[in-house]
Amino acid sequence: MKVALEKTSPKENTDSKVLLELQGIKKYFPIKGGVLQRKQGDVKAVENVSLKLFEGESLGVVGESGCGKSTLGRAILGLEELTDGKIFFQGTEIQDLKRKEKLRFVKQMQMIFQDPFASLNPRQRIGHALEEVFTMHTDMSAKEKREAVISLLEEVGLKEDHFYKYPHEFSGGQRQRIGIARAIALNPSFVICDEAVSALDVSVQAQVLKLLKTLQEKYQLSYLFISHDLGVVRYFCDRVLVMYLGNTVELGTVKDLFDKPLHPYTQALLSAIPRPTVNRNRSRIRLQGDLPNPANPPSGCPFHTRCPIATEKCSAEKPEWKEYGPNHFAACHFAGQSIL
Ligand SMILES: Nc1ncnc2c1ncn2[C@@H]1O[C@H](COP(=O)(O)OP(=O)(O)OP(=O)(O)O)[C@@H](O)[C@H]1O
Repeated sequence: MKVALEKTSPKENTDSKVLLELQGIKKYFPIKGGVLQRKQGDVKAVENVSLKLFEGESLGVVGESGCGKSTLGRAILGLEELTDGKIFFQGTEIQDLKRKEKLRFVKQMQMIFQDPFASLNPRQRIGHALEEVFTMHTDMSAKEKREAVISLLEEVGLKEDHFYKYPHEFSGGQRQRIGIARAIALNPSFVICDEAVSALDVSVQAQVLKLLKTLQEKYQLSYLFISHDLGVVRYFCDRVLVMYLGNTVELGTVKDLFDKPLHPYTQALLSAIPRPTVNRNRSRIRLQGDLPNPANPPSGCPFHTRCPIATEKCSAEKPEWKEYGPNHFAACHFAGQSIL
């Protein structure tokens, strides 16, 4: 990342307002098999996630592919039915609300995907595609909708002319700007960015991240920033949540997590960042084996089968989620012990 983004100071639990709170979120996908398609088990994609997201903050969510990041994001937005747990948005428990009441909250929660064009009609002009958001959720006149779309395009660094273009006429960075325009159209307060810049070149990534930051400051947006790229998360986010096999294993400010990682899994992830500035004194730690099957997770600590410092205690007892420093949480019997 060449462009250093201006960082806001990490949000403190004490003086910031909670926008979103997750309590014990679980999402299991049933595994069916046999002639009768009977349930044979569950893929435990998200296992007991509890956290608070504050107004105006960016919370990064990191972990290997398959550790439950996207499922967590989809569950928050109601795109996946929860197996267990509660979601509070602006203090209201939202998952059991009736459709009409829920819509009020759903409009405030949006998502930006890695490929914003996957859901667009290649034969529809971009301006008309964006107008549909207003058609669905407002009673604006045709003129008002057109004006709103043009101002949205300008807000994300595009021009009025882009209204008439088709999806294939846009570059990767411009496409993501349109994805962002669509996400902010209804003035949300919370946006999930799911690998939103992963497919972009580094310089374009930096421009899109800068746009996201500008919009955040202007509209007090909160982001849940799902990414496999810890380097980007370090530049963009205030806090980071590390997930492993559906479990939260560490949560802390960017500074604490990168300078003093508590969990062996976090230490291993950090050691794999191929950037000299991040990895000053770290040698690369190779995790043994693949991610275990989330349908049959290990007993005790889910990471013990790949952890270089695991003992018998780790296979026998699930570690508690504990606060080890101000706003720095981890679930490890040997939190803070170096694996280097
Ligand atoms: N609809 C589904 N049905 C069954 N299993 C699913 C479904 N969606 C996700 N999973 C499983 O849940 C687990 C978590 O997947 P998820 O996509 O949330 O992980 P991820 O961390 O976002 O991975 P990636 O970075 O590759 O997107 C994986 O084992 C995945 O195969």
